[in-house]
Amino acid sequence: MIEIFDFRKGIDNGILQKLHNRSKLENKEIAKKVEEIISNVRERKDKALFEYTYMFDGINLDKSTVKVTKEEIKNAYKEVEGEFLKAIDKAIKNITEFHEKQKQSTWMDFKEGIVYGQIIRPLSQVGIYVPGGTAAYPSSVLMNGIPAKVAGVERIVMVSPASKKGINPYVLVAADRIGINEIYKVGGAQAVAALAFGTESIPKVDKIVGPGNIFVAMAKRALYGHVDIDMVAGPSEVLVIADETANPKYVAADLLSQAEHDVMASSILVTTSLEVAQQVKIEIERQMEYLERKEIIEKSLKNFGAIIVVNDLQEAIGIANDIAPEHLELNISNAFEIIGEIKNAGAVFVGEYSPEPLGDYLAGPNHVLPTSGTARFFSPLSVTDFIKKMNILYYSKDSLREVKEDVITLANSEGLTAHANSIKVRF
Ligand SMILES: NC(=O)c1ccc[n+]([C@@H]2O[C@H](COP(=O)([O-])OP(=O)(O)OC[C@H]3O[C@@H](n4cnc5c(N)ncnc54)[C@H](O)[C@@H]3O)[C@@H](O)[C@H]2O)c1
Ligand SMILES: N[C@H](CO)Cc1c[nH]c[nH+]1
Ligand SMILES: [Zn+2]
Repeated sequence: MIEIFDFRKGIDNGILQKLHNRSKLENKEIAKKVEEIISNVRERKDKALFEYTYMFDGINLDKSTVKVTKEEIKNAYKEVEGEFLKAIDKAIKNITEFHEKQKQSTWMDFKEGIVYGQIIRPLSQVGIYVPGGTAAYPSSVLMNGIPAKVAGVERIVMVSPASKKGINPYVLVAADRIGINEIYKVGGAQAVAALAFGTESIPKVDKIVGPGNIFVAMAKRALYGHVDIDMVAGPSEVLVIADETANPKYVAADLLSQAEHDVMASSILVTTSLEVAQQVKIEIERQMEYLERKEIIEKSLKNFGAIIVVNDLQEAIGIANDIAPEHLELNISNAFEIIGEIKNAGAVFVGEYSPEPLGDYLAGPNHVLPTSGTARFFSPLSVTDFIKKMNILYYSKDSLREVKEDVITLANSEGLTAHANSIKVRF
């Protein structure tokens, strides 16, 4: 069960260390396994991919069944409710609106005899990972797929683990709603490796994006360089900062919402109020009893959950910036006043009516966010992940003449006389 650590009596480095160690993704056993999976898929392609799929997901695939068919998508519609379609269409609208704002335009500047600028191009083919091990994530289809569509990516290759019944129907319908129709029934490190190297049935892509469990996150990190990746988006995290005005019922519910994702998820409360800390603990124990994924929650809270009591808000902000959580909730009376001090978080949720799950599904901002302390340098998934820029340059003869001596001087300073010569020969 989740424990209370009273830092007012002295900082407990043990718990901070434990939270940091989880962050470093340094589980050697898993790293070894992931490496083995990657090299096997690289060498033996489909054969290894299908063997691992059988081993981890319990399904027998071959070249003729690995890809989702039009018929399977049609059948998926029969299994989802009208309510789901309504909700998902609303989410699509909000997420699209949010991501349209991120579009970047080609720009050119014209001076006398000179043109320069940057041309924006979408990536040609990307792989999107939609998790599906212990839960189905139609919302992650939207969060991965919509920014790619907005950017104009030509070929979106989606992978997601399936069960014997195929890929979850909500996931298939979500994909169809946003026009993704190349879908493969594979998941885990083996699917990521297949996208990075290509197999007989899975196309090689230029970039792999999307969230997943520790196997997926570590595979993406290991394959960076063979292929581009968006970020390390592993097991979910939430850190709530709460003061004495926070409602313990809400805080507990939000901590539980992320703990249910994975036994490796992390839910942390940092509060200036011992009473709130104690009430939240009681609420967690009470609410947990009614939740379907109680077993996962228990493990996650025991392994990587913590309630930390601090002297003041400054200390709380310091801990949050140090942990750099995927999600940061500010359940405090003056949240907007301290926002300038928040440096590291994937996404910040302000006030008690902006709970994290609102962002998971419907509000519009992307829920594919950096985890494991990487919010120190990674950003949320966005349209920018799906574009690249090309510089463009034009000089007239007169403009080149004007700067020729400077270019020659700089080339000579590097001892690169062929570079200098490329200018000289023109005059
Ligand atoms: N950071 C984000 O933006 C974000 C968003 C959504 C979900 N998530 C996270 O995505 C994850 C989803 O996890 P999931 O497990 O439900 O689905 P998943 O698709 O990420 O992983 C399932 C796959 O993991 C592999 N696997 C499982 N056990 C294995 C083992 N012992 N050895 C080798 N491979 C193994 C299997 O191949 C399986 O297909 C959760 O951790 C959740 O917190 C993160
Ligand atoms: N909280 C997850 C990101 O860590 C995203 C998600 C999808 N569905 C529910 N939650
Ligand atoms: Zn969530």
